Parts: sequence; C-alpha cells; structure tokens
Amino acid sequence: MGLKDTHGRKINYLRLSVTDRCNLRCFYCMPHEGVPDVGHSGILSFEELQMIAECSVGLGIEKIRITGGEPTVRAGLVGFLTKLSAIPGLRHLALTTNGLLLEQMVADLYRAGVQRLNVSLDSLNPQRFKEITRGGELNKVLAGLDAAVAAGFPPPKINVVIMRGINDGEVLDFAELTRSRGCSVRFIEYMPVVKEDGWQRLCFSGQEVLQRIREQHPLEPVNKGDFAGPSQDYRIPGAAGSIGIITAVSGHFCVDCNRIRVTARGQAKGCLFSDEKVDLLPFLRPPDCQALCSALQRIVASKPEGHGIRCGEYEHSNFSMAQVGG
Ligand SMILES: Nc1nc2c(ncn2[C@@H]2O[C@H](COP(=O)(O)OP(=O)(O)OP(=O)(O)O)[C@@H](O)[C@H]2O)c(=O)[nH]1
Ligand SMILES: C[S@@+](CC[C@H](N)C(=O)[O-])C[C@H]1O[C@@H](n2cnc3c(N)ncnc32)[C@H](O)[C@@H]1O
Ligand code: SF4
Ligand code: SF4
Repeated sequence: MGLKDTHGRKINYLRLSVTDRCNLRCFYCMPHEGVPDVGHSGILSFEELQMIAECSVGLGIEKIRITGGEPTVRAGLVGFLTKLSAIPGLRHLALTTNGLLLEQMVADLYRAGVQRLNVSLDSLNPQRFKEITRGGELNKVLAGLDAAVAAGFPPPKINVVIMRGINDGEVLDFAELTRSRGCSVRFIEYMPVVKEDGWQRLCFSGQEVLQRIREQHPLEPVNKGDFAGPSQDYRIPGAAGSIGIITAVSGHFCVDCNRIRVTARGQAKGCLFSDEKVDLLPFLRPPDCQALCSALQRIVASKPEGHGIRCGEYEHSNFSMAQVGG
C-alpha cells in the first residue's frame, strides 16, 4: 500500500517528535524560558509512539526521522529506537540532534538500528555558537561528530541555519567540512516561525550561499538518493561530502514534499506551516489502530500544496519549531 496526497505527491516519510524539551535554547527556535511543561501524560509514551510508527509503516511510510525538541534528552530513547528499527517495512530510520549528548550515546544509537544522524550546528566559532544556542559548548558537538564516525555511522549531515549578519561569514568554513570531515553540509534558510517585524533581515538565501562558495570553488550537482529530503545538493569536486541548500523560504521544494509530522503531544500535521492538525490522542487512549490509521490518512489527504511565506501570504500562527520537530 502507498500514501498519495491530493496533489499527487507520494508520502513516505514521517517526522516523529519524541519530546518538546531541549538542552539548548537556539534563539530562532526556542523561547528563553523553554516550552511550557505539560508533565508526563502530556507527552506520548513510547508505546504510543510505537503504535503511530507501526500504523504509519502499514500505510506506506518507509522512512522515519526522530526529532524533537532534543530527542537525546528523553530517557529510554535507545530502547524505543531498538523496537522501532525492528518494524517490518521500515526501510530508513534517522535522527536529528544538536549533537551535545552524542559522544556518550552514539554507540547505543548505532546498536539500536539508527542508520543516519543529522546534526544541527550553526557556528564553528565557540563564542558565536554559545550566543546562538544560548549557552551550548561547541567542543561537545565536535566530539560527538568524531564519536559518531568511530561508532560506525557515516559522517553525520550537518544542518546550518544560515542567518545574515550572524553566521553568513562562515559559509566557506562550513563548506570546507565536506573535505576535512567528509560531512555533508546543508544550509537552511531561516524560517519565520514567530511573526516578527523585520524577520527578512536575517534571511540569507540558498542562492547567496552557493554564490559565496562558487567565488572560491567550482560546484557540481549531486543526484539525490532514495528518501531524499528537501535539500538541493552540490559537491566541491573531490570532496567526500556534499553541500546542500534547503530553500525553505525562497525555493519551491513543496512540489516534492513527501512528509507528515507527529508532535510529541500527539498532534499530526500535514505541513510544517499549516495550522491544520489532527489530535491523535483520542485514538491512542484507549488504543484504536484502525481509527488511528484513518486519522493519519486524513492528515495526508489534507496536505496543502505548500506555504506562501515568500509571497507574503503569512498566515500560520506562531509556533516553536521545537514543539513541531522542524
Ligand atoms: N519548510 C520545511 N522545512 C523542512 C521540511 N523538512 C525539513 N525541513 C527543515 O530542514 C531542516 C533539516 O531537516 P532534517 O531534520 O535534517 O531533515 P531532512 O532535511 O528531511 O533530512 P534528510 O532526510 O537527511 O534529507 C530543518 O530545519 C527542518 O526544519 C519541510 O517539509 N518543510
Ligand atoms: C527543531 S530541531 C529538533 C532536533 C534537534 N534539537 C536539532 O536541533 O537538530 C530540527 C531542526 O529545525 C531547525 N530549525 C529550528 N528553528 C528553525 C528556524 N526558525 N528556521 C530554520 N530552521 C529551524 C534546526 O536548526 C534543526 O536543524
Ligand atoms: S534547534 Fe534543536 S537544539 Fe536548538 S533549541 Fe531547537 S530543538 Fe533545541
Ligand atoms: S512547507 Fe509544508 S508543503 Fe512545503 S515542504 Fe514543508 S511540509 Fe511540505
């Protein structure tokens, strides 16, 4: 069986958020005080998350990305991933993390069956990193990248939210990581999740990123593999890693959108920027697999064609990316 939305797109990718808490406070993602505490019962249990994953795979989802908040801060994550990776029909299990806890956890994540890691890292300058994340230690993330490779993972993909006047001066340093560490690096356009006047001043487009790199290096296009996300990929000839741009604001990647999302509080979302949600809790407490599958199908059926941020159609309510999972 497969899932198709009303715009003809194949939906085979679930972003599953396991927590909305985080051990960092990146200024573009999280309020300083964190997200409101909803206690244990406000967050889906691992059994409930597993049921959502099983139903989704039964419907045609082939790739699950675990996200958050920061997924590695949730106690019991490794045991959950071990069960998740054993779901028949799930072809790809990946995790997006800020990397802070990787050094101590990465061998367990590998043994649990996680196939790929994406690590968010916005600056290679320790002081700037601390400012962007409101307190993070760059060295721990770099040690986590080394530990991931030592544990058997391919070099993690690095996600950089690129922001004018903040870290755009580091484009070439990040591009260099595709040679020095063999990591693929993706530059993500800053997305205005909270409506604030003047958000455009932070925007540094994917095209500007490519232009900066092309001033120093030739770039060749790279074919996207199976399960590719929204990035457009290039390579400096001879580099092991690729350079991608995720043009979340300036680009047209919605035409290839292949994903749905479920938040840690059990809300299913068809689009990152749509206010439309389906609350899955009534189908989980008590569990009703058939009704849950129908709810997931409804979310796929109601996926919008895309967002209109670029054209000024900026209608979504404010949200924190940490509560949706990016
Ligand atoms: N607007 C928008 N942004 C997205 C979408 N999916 C991912 N992103 C953003 O892209 C960035 C990277 O996301 P990742 O968690 O690494 O996932 P991915 O890009 O699907 O990763 P791969 O599977 O490795 O290609 C994050 O900032 C996400 O918020 C999407 O469907 N729409
Ligand atoms: C919400 S985080 C969750 C996973 C994990 N804590 C991490 O940082 O990788 C997922 C992704 O969303 C991205 N993100 C958060 N807020 C964003 C924003 N306003 N614009 C663009 N990307 C954003 C982060 O950079 C990260 O790559
Ligand atoms: S981007 Fe990730 S690490 Fe940064 S505050 Fe958001 S959830 Fe935490
Ligand atoms: S903005 Fe919505 S439609 Fe566009 S790629 Fe993201 S989730 Fe898909």
